[in-house]
Amino acid sequence: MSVLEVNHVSKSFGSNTILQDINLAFEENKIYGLLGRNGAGKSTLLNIMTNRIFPDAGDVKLDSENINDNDTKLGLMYLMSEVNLYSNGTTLKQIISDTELMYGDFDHSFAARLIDEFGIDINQKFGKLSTGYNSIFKLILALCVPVKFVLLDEPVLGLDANHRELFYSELIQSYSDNPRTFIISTHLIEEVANIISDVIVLDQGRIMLDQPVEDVLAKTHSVVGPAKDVERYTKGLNVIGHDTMGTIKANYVYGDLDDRPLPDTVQLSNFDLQKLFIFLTNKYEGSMHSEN
Ligand SMILES: Nc1ncnc2c1ncn2[C@@H]1O[C@H](COP(=O)(O)OP(=O)(O)OP(=O)(O)O)[C@@H](O)[C@H]1O
Repeated sequence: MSVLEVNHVSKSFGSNTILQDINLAFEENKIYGLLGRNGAGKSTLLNIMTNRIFPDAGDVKLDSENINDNDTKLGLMYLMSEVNLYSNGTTLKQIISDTELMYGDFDHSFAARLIDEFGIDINQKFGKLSTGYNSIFKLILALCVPVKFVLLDEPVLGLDANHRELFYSELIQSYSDNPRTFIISTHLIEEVANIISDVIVLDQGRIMLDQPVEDVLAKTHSVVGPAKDVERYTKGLNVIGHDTMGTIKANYVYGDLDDRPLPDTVQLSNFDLQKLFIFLTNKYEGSMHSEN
């Protein structure tokens, strides 16, 4: 089983420490969501993982081999990002041929379907693409190259709602036809919440969360009822956020509940990944702690 490992990676730009001793293991055939607030270091991490920039410390290994200048291993990974690697005057058709030369075995029939569905003219020049179509074209490349690890940095940047839906459904189809690992860095948490199997949250240079989504959601509890009862019930629990509606209060707890009795007046349910992310990365009342 292939594993892409990030071992003790640190990176600073000048005096700004962006990544501090990051350790991660990406397993085969999973879909990871890489989340973090603006400037958290997501792109920096993805660039380090694909040898586009170098860490100050630590290394990245694929199947126990360092990926640094290792063409065989790097050929098993593809990073789609905002950065344009192609010259503006090159036609899309030419870029597809060049990509095939580099990676081999490009999935032309899938590409043809995507090109048709998204309505792209591959005889046009790369530099003429709109922001959305620039992303769409790079996504088509990313979905059709024969790699084990597909890293998507803000994949739906500039895509309209219809195209985002189409992309997500093609991603799921492609994953089920040809399982491989996807690492998706995005701010559109609600849109990927049902697609990703695992969630990683990067915050202030460190990994705040790295777990299967199912396990994470099982630890989210919204406790709603009369403020006094809610306060009493959640005393000592890891309350990461709250809402108040008149005399009714909702306390949001992250972590396991103990067997304390639930008052009849209080209702328990789970809350979603986006809410969890907002609370965790907002540093609610300074009392937050993550549970890895
Ligand atoms: N080449 C560079 N030189 C100096 N600073 C950089 C460089 N690249 C990134 N940074 C800084 O590192 C920090 C992390 O940037 P990065 O792009 O990795 O974050 P991100 O999580 O992808 O952010 P966003 O969600 O806003 O795209 C930012 O403060 C950014 O300004």
